[in-house]
Amino acid sequence: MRSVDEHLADILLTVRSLAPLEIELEGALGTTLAEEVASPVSLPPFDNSAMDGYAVRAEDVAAAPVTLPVTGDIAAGDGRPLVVGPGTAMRIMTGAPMPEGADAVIPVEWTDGGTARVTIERAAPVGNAIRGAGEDVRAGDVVLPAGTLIGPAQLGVLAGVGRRRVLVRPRPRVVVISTGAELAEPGTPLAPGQIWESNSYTLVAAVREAGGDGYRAGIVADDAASFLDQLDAQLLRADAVITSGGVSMGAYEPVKEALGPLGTVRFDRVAMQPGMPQGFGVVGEDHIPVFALPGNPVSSFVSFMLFVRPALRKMQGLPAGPTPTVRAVTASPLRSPRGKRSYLRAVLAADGSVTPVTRQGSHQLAALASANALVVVPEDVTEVPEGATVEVIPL
Ligand SMILES: Nc1nc2c(c(=O)[nH]1)N[C@H]1C(S)=C(S)[C@@H](COP(=O)(O)OP(=O)(O)OC[C@H]3O[C@@H](n4cnc5c(N)ncnc54)[C@H](O)[C@@H]3O)O[C@H]1N2
Ligand code: MOO
Repeated sequence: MRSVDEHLADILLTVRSLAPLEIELEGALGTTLAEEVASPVSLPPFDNSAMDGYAVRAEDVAAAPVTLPVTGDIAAGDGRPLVVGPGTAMRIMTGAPMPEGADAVIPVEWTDGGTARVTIERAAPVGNAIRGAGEDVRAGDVVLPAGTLIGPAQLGVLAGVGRRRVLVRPRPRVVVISTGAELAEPGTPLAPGQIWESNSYTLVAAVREAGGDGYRAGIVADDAASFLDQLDAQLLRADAVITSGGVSMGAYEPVKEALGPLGTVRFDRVAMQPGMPQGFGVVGEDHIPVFALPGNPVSSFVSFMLFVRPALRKMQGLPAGPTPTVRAVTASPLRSPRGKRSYLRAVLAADGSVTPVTRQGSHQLAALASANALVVVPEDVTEVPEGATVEVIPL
């Protein structure tokens, strides 16, 4: 049997980062920057007021209370070249450019709010409530390095430095194909021997959480030819394909039967529980990665977390390695088979304790849904006492 680490290493060696692409800012959320972005101008580009109030010369209000004539208003966006002369004030709004001569802003709350004349109750130091040009960014500064994952704040700064388009690695498009003659679409009646298909919903959602765009390609019955037809049709729109089911030792294993002979997808037994039968390789002219995951619902999800998630990160140009773990302390004893790395479904509490859920079967989807973590038990450990420190993958 292969180890989990060997299988992941092989996947990460095979999978490549997606080619960079220039896109509109609107579509950039969740993509990874493929260029370094510098600001063409300083931000703020000019000295401006941080408050609604009065632009003054600080020396004129040093002996507050004082009353000064108000020579005009400056709104945000006012581009006129304005000057505050000695012994005068101008009303100014937040974001408006500072007029020449003024070196402080008095917030309106410190005044009587006058429009022709204003009485100022408090003195203020030079620079009061002024946001200096370049305080945030100086012209030419890099605001985002290549490799940054673009979230809401990063989108904001791209717009803030005037970008309309950016060079990114796109979100990977991942097609999910479920195989099994027993599978019925949820929302349709179950015939005898059938179950409702669930893996594709879990996997598409997991793809999205991992930063990709997942598509359900529906159900393929247990027949290698229709599986290959469906795969061919889907390759056009896929950066990666995930299949579930059809990879173990049964008489009807369409994924293994269809992909095995290609020679580019290998099927292995990986020393883990759940998720032992695994297939991985590339298909088609473009060498699209295919993850052939086991059909048991818990097995396919755990396999996703361990193998597909790191691969999607690599495709996005993000640092990729084993799925991160945190430490926790067991609230009850655990058991694990010798020679396999176990991923026990568990509840991780805020106090750092972790309790396995009672049902650990790889078909027990409801038990998985009641868990929020996987406790990792190493290959050589068969029993873990209560109170032991363990590694946990938060879900
Ligand atoms: N003789 C052996 N039998 C099995 C072995 C083995 O080593 N020798 N391995 C077992 C393990 S471990 C796993 S895991 C499963 C993997 O089987 P397959 O990947 O071939 O999956 P299927 O047989 O198609 O399905 C397994 C199970 O999961 C249900 N299933 C499948 N797809 C879905 C879906 N999309 N939504 C919901 N449920 C699904 C399916 O009905 C089966 O109950 O093989 C063991 N057998
Ligand atoms: O290895 Mo299987 O995934 O236990 O059910």
